Amino acid sequence: MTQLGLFSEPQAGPAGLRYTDNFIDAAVEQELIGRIAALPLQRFQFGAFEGNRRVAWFGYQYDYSQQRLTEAEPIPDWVRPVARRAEAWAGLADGSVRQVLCTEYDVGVGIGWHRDKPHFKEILGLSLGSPCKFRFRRRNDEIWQRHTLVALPRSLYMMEGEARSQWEHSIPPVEARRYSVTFRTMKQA
Ligand SMILES: O=C(O)CCC(=O)C(=O)O
Ligand SMILES: [Fe+2]
Repeated sequence: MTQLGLFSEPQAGPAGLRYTDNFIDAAVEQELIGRIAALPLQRFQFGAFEGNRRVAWFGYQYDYSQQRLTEAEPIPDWVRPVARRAEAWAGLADGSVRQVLCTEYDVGVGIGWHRDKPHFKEILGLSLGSPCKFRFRRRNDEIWQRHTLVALPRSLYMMEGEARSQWEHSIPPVEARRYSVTFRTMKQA
């Protein structure tokens, strides 16, 4: 491939990625941040490794040592209204969100390249506190296709289809503390 060909690749984002700004207002954002900060957050554990982000799981938890889903505390009442609103925005049935992950990224913390576990189906994410670069990549023959979504605080994204199954995503270290609430549906009932 010529250099020109390389640089003229279309920069279209992943199919199946949706995004909206101002999904919640600033008052709801502050309330959610307060609730998450008050949780007994734990450093993310994957196998022998610990990530620097701190998390709390509800509904289901993926156990990296057992490599399977285990039941977690039920989804708290304060998350339910926003989970219902996210389902409605996504065109999903009420109650389809079965797992909620609350995450805190302190300054300098991010998340490496990954795809979410195959047990889950649609992934929705609410951003709180500060913006992040939500990066996507996919290897297409010899070249990496890349896309960056700037996820603003109070925004919601959804990954389904190729964005979910083919593209990996990551977040480089954040410049100010960020929180997120990730809503996941299940592949099987
Ligand atoms: O913080 C986010 O918005 C996404 C985090 C993420 O990709 C994950 O927990 O799988
Ligand atoms: Fe993810």
